[in-house]
Amino acid sequence: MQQIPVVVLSGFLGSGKTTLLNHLLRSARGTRIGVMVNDFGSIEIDAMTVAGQVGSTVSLGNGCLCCAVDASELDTYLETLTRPSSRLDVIVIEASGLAEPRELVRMILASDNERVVYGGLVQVVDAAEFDTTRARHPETDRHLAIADLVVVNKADRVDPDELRRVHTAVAELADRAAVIDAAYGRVDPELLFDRAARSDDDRGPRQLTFEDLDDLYAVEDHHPHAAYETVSFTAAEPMHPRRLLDFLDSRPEGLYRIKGFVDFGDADPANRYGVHAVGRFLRFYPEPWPRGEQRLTQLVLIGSGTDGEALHKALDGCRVTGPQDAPEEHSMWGVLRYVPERPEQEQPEG
Ligand SMILES: Nc1nc2c(ncn2[C@@H]2O[C@H](COP(=O)(O)OP(=O)(O)OP(=O)(O)O)[C@@H](O)[C@H]2O)c(=O)[nH]1
Repeated sequence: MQQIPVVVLSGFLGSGKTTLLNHLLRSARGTRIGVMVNDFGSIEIDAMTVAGQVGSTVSLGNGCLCCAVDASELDTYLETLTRPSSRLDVIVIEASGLAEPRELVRMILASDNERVVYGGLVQVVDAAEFDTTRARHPETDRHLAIADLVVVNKADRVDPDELRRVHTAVAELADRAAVIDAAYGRVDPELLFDRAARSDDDRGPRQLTFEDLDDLYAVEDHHPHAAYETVSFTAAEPMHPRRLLDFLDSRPEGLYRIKGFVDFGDADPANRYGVHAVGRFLRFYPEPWPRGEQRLTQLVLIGSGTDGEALHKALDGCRVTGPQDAPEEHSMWGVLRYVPERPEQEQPEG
């Protein structure tokens, strides 16, 4: 069964959550995003051409769905949004400025909906108001401590030294979460979720879109994109579960995002393992190998300040080199620790 990651977006009033969400919607590029917000008012629906409205759900022209919810309705809306007919790739829930993100996260983790999988907590921080917010809302520290990705927003409002100071303070509070600076919420959507590969993405010349504009601006104002490094890794040999886990457990700071599929060979010949890591959040999703699919490990790593060559080398070292290197018994245990506890996932469908 295709599961849909549900990402929680939280942050104090005015920190820039809606701005970030609008940026994600604009740069979706074929990824169908479902968003849940507390009110539609601030979503730039006009810019997208509303394709239809049913009750409190708005279907956006770019394939995204948007609905306004309060927490008591969460399950109902998740049910609607995760219907196969919605064909969504990811759902982002914007927590209202005062909501406890922990509650929302707990509700998603506790959801009975089998199509839902928790995709991590993104916390938006206003760089210019950080100290004030902390003084007024001591719970800020707690929110940061459970975040998987922290966006230090409004980088344009502070000078570089101050930005560095806030970044460092946030990183300390955020434990192992990835911390990135941004202006106007312009973060790479890939940090939050996988972009769907759609065949109709690149069909020859087309009109300039908002996405293109975003790209143009990206070059001009050096938005955080530019500093990212992407490493692609492919291996025909199976990966050694323990060595791969060692690598993942000690992954360098700055490696924000890992995604792809892993072949563990004889350690689990039936399944391939989808990997999804955002910041310190790591999950494996076993699923039966599609019939006829070539058994490869294919990973994409996105980071900043990382050493691409070293990452490649480390992953190379995780390959099983021959029969003498066969994984020991129980070596999958480490991997299974990161598989969500859903018994139905452990059995192939049907
Ligand atoms: N200078 C500057 N302003 C920003 C940035 N990001 C957002 N803003 C502005 O900050 C204000 C609040 O942004 P929103 O995106 O509405 O913040 P929010 O967190 O959704 O706010 P609530 O819905 O009230 O919780 C708006 O006027 C934005 O235009 C930024 O990076 N720099």
